[in-house]
Amino acid sequence: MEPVLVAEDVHRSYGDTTALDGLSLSVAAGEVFALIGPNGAGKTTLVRALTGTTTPDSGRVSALGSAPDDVDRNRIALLPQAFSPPERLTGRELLDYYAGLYDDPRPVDEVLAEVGMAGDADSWYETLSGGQQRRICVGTALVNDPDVLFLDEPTTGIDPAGRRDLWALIADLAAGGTTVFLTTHDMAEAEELGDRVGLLAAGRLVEVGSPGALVADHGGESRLVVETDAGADAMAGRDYRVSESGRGLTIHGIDPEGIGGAVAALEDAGIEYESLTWSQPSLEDVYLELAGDRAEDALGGGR
Ligand SMILES: Nc1ncnc2c1ncn2[C@@H]1O[C@H](COP(=O)(O)OP(=O)(O)OP(=O)(O)O)[C@@H](O)[C@H]1O
Repeated sequence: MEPVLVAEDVHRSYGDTTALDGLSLSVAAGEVFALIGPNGAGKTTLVRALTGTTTPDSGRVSALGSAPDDVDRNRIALLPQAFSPPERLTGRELLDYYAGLYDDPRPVDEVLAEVGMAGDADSWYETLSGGQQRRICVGTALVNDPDVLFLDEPTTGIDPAGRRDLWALIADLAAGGTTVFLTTHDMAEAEELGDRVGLLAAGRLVEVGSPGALVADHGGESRLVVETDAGADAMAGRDYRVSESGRGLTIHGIDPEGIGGAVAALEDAGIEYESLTWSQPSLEDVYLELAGDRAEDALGGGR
């Protein structure tokens, strides 16, 4: 069976700017595919190509077995990155409008409740906070109960509790068989939701895999971060790899069972510290490792 989403050797340029540079991927039915990558990597361009709002210069794209602009609109939904509905509509009116575009829409009240907006459904869009507006926008992508859902940075501006609610909602949709294609700068979001994560840089997929596999292959080692004024030379002659970092020292390659020994070594060396933080590698480490300086710029700029 053909995957739900397919891109084969897709190229797309805007003038001299190459947005997609020979990109290939496929997404299976019911999968959550999370696309990450620096600003300008080509993520939105790929979403646009897969939803038929831009046409590749070359290569092939398909969605649900058809050219993207031939797909029945009842079966597909897109939450764009930038979405500016009329401000003098209420959330309910906006969702009612969207519901009217489809043959068999879901009850609007149900969708409003799902995105946590039942209580503010009758406020004008312009009076809602940025995060509330984003929730309403997410709701517009749910009214047709799509088979394929594109979410371009869905949780930008949404508070941490709301973000977790939306994650649970997206996970539920996927568990019910919806295929989700998500772009995000939030590594925790990609790690939490993605069955597979694809890292896009300069229009090319640098790596694709499950979050766990990507972290195992590229995330580096567990480490102990020591908040201290001491320099790395204070640990000289001991059997630890130590580097200086912003907060003090980082001791590399420390597994959980090695924490006690490392702490004993710090104390034996007479190092005074404010705090100790042990951390495992995460998708953010993978991102920084694989996307390099461009990724660091993007993460720094996005915070
Ligand atoms: N309509 C357009 N006209 C000209 N250039 C464009 C257009 N759309 C995208 N680009 C360029 O194509 C490249 C890829 O842009 P795209 O929006 O796909 O990146 P992105 O990965 O979604 O970025 P971000 O994380 O900032 O949203 C960028 O260099 C961008 O400036």
